[in-house]
Amino acid sequence: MQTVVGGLIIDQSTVLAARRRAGALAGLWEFPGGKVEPGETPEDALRRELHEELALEVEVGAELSAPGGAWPISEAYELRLFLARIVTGTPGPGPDHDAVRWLAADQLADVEWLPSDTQALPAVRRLIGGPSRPT
Ligand SMILES: Nc1nc2c([nH]c(=O)n2[C@H]2C[C@H](O)[C@@H](COP(=O)(O)OP(=O)(O)OP(=O)(O)O)O2)c(=O)[nH]1
Repeated sequence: MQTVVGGLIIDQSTVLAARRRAGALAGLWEFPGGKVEPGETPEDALRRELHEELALEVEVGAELSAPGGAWPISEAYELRLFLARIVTGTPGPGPDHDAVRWLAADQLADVEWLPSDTQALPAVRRLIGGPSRPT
């Protein structure tokens, strides 16, 4: 099973989504990242991918785990999502993405996500929407 890692980059209760520029999945939205290469930790891979794709320097934080550990993509791939805090850079279109958007909890359904990512959206919504508190 190969791991794909995606970054949850959160700013003011919004999360960054990026639209794939090319290939079979062009036009669909994802959490930017990519495949973990041999010898890398998922955290290493996420730092590398976010630098290559979005020219960001990030600090990788906690994982948003799926109920079974990782979010399934296919028989060969699984998705792991980690919080990432921008240290340097401003996300924008780049080699792999033709658009980026900051989405609030109630805007997550406004874009068409990669199928695997839709499984994670309720957890992401809870993360950025915050817990409901008694007033
Ligand atoms: N980056 C990313 N890929 C995802 C997500 N959800 C999801 O199903 N995938 C799939 C799409 C691709 O089939 C695979 C990751 O491929 P990729 O093209 O981003 O990986 P990469 O940057 O390492 O690309 P490459 O060098 O293999 O071309 O995982 C997601 O949220 N982010």
